[in-house]
Amino acid sequence: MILDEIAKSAKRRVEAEKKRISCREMKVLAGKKAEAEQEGAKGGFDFPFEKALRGEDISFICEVKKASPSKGVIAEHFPYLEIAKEYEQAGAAAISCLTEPEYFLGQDRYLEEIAGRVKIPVLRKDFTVDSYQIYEAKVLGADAVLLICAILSEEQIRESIRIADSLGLSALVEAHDEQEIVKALSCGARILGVNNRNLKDFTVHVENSLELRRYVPGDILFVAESGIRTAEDIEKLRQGNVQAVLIGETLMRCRDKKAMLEELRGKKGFCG
Ligand SMILES: O=C(O)c1ccccc1NCC(=O)[C@H](O)[C@H](O)COP(=O)(O)O
Repeated sequence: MILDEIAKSAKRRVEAEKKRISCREMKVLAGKKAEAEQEGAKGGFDFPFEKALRGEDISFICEVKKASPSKGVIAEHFPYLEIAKEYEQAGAAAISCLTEPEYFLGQDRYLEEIAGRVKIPVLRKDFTVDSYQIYEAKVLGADAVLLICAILSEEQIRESIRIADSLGLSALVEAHDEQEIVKALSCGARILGVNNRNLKDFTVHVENSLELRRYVPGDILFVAESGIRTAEDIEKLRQGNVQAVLIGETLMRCRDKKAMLEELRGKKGFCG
């Protein structure tokens, strides 16, 4: 399956990165950044990503993504900083930034620059296969990391959440079915994402989130991911008690992202 290929590639990438900056060094850098933040916040972490998703209405996590395995290149022209600023100005709760280079043509520097430029929290959208990437996410300026149940053991998810917590990072734990939801919850996930994309054949069904919503308790933040295109999709998810949506392609293909977001929210808009 494509996910296994991407995970293998992520492992190779991490091993190469460790030769550039050792694991010990990365931990120290992340620890220093977390300490400075804790001091600023007078003791505890704020967990801005989680906070941002607890809005009154459904929250939007807007994705900055150049390409994907299912769609190839989505945005030839890719002014990632402008896109992130536009999302922020349009009222996005958070930004998801792809850093995976081989299949999504992402870059760590996209995340680093975006996090330095916007005030809303930023999710590092990558394929976490090693705790090194969590420390690295902190150093790059992320507020959250992605943990995919299909490529991690329970032990790895638990340990990853523990590390993220210790750094003031939130963890979006992604599941595709009921079994993975049980796994995520038993590991202590506080934010659960259901991906609507079937990674065997790349089909997307927004209903997947709605069908699986009942397996997730109300105090856990529920995020519907992938394939969300219309205001009707959003309304269904809103009625289904989904707290947040993660949207990539629909926004990336739209010239006027602000208008598209208004349209999706159910306000008037026009996608140019
Ligand atoms: O998008 C893919 O082709 C893909 C393939 C394999 C693993 C993950 C994949 N997508 C990552 C995502 O989860 C999406 O970027 C995200 O949910 C946004 O989806 P969309 O709104 O459909 O662009």
